[in-house]
Amino acid sequence: MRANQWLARVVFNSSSNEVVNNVTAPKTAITVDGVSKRYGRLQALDNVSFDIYQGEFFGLLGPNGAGKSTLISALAGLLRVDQGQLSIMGADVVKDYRRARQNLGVVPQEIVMDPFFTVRETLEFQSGYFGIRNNGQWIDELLDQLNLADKADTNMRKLSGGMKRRVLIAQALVHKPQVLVLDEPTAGVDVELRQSMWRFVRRLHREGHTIVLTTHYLEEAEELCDRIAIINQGQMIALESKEDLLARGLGSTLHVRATHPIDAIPKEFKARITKLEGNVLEMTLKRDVDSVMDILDRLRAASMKIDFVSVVNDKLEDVFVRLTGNQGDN
Ligand SMILES: Nc1ncnc2c1ncn2[C@@H]1O[C@H](COP(=O)(O)OP(=O)(O)OP(=O)(O)O)[C@@H](O)[C@H]1O
Repeated sequence: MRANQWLARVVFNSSSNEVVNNVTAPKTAITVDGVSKRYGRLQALDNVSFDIYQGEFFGLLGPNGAGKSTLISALAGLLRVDQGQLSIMGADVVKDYRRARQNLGVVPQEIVMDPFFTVRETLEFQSGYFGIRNNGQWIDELLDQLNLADKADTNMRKLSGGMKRRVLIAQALVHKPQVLVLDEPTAGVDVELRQSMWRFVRRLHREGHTIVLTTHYLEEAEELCDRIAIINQGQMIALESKEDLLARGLGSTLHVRATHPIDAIPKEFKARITKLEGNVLEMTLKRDVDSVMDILDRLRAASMKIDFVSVVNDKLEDVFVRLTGNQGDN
């Protein structure tokens, strides 16, 4: 069930013929409350707080070094934070570590595996870590869903990078956790593998799993996530639905090509020109404010002969760059 489906249910009370508004609070899958972490003098996380709700597909975004992996390591109980609490499905990651870990599957960024184990042995070993035995049927299903069935008896060292990533996903799911955290799962994965990986993750989401995704492929986050948090230099700078975040963009970009090199621009447009090269001009359009026709009329009135026009709406990447001030290396 999606988070927004939890928010309000209208119940008809037949005895009084009244419609009762029964507001149900969404159930949290992950709670991050006032979390701070320093590495020496570097403040990697600075008083970060947010909730992720059960059934959400949540995007955790931020430039390199923002603090995402630090937060994920803290959730997985791999590092202690200096301040604050984290819980998974109501279980504190320190005080109730076993229950918290039982509910969490993490697909790590780095591929660290024993090269001498086969794929199946790797998954059996991981199951043992959670005290699970005789789960061959589930392992077979995972291998099948992740197109690894024919590699079950292959040594890990013989797999390609993309295949190893699939094993990491299977590994994260051997104990059937409610919450799945994917830290850069598609880095270095080819298009075909990436698509089938997303088909499987989407299925897990449909079946009710909570999915948390960190990715540098912002178009993936834009396509998959319901809600998105952006961390920058250890601080949360945005936390909202994808739609609200996209609406935070300035709007769109107007591209104009003139028949001759452009020299005269109406004064009122100068501040929002993002590109002016030869006979090409680009400027930002303010959402719900600007009229393209009006702008074109004014450019023509300034003697510009317009040859070609296009308008491109802001993407998540544009909003991300504006919010983080990060050019390219996100
Ligand atoms: N063990 C460590 N010791 C010292 N500094 C660290 C350590 N781990 C991370 N850092 C620093 O903490 C900051 C946050 O790192 P973190 O790996 O959490 O960022 P990230 O958002 O996951 O980045 P990326 O997108 O590059 O994976 C970075 O400046 C990083 O160099």
